[in-house]
Amino acid sequence: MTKGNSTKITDELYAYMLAHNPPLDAVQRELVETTYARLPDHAGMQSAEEQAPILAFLVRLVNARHVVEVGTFTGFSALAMAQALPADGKLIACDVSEEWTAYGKEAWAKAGVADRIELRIAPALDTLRAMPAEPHIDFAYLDADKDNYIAYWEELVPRLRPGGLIAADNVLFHGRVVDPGATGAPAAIRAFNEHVVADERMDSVLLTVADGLTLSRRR
Ligand SMILES: C[S@@+](CC[C@H](N)C(=O)[O-])C[C@H]1O[C@@H](n2cnc3c(N)ncnc32)[C@H](O)[C@@H]1O
Repeated sequence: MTKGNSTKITDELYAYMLAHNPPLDAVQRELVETTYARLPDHAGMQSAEEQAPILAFLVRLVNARHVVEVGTFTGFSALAMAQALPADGKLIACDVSEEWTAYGKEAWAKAGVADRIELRIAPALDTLRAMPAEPHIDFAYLDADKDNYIAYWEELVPRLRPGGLIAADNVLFHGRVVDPGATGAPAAIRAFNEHVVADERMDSVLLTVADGLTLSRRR
């Protein structure tokens, strides 16, 4: 199959792209470095560097005041989104790990955005189901356990206001999404991607950003 005009991203082009995006600020950079230094076995879960300015851009694009993050880890993506919110904006950050999110709490305080972030330590499905049922969410970032992506989607979509966005990470799952014999997380992502394209409540595009990022807008 032809790739048309798509450009293969070499290491040099990747560095060029980063150099032509807004740079990470000092708190973001320190959080990335601390995560890699203190949690080397888990740091690969952190959203890619280029996703921070993309998430911030999207939060501003939709004038978000109510943001939900499903999967916070050490708080890098939450930090970028919270910094893009207005002072009275709120980000509800869902995770199950007190240990990992403690790094985030420290960084959020340093960046002066701790008052915009409400951390909910509980299975994210419980947190989402406890939220008001009416459409009120402007932007949601989906980046937790892949087996539950469809369940998270089904809780988020009815709560999104018209024009609100969901960004879903890892939709290429390190390239394993094209393996029809895949099991586990890549199989869950395959099912999620099918679910998304069939959902007539949303307009969706799958972008080859980082590990694959789907953007979906509520009709
Ligand atoms: C890929 S990491 C999130 C990375 C984060 N967005 C960032 O940019 O640093 C996935 C996170 O999902 C959390 N997680 C896994 N299962 C969960 C569940 N059932 N409910 C809430 N969080 C969960 C994990 O603890 C982990 O911190």
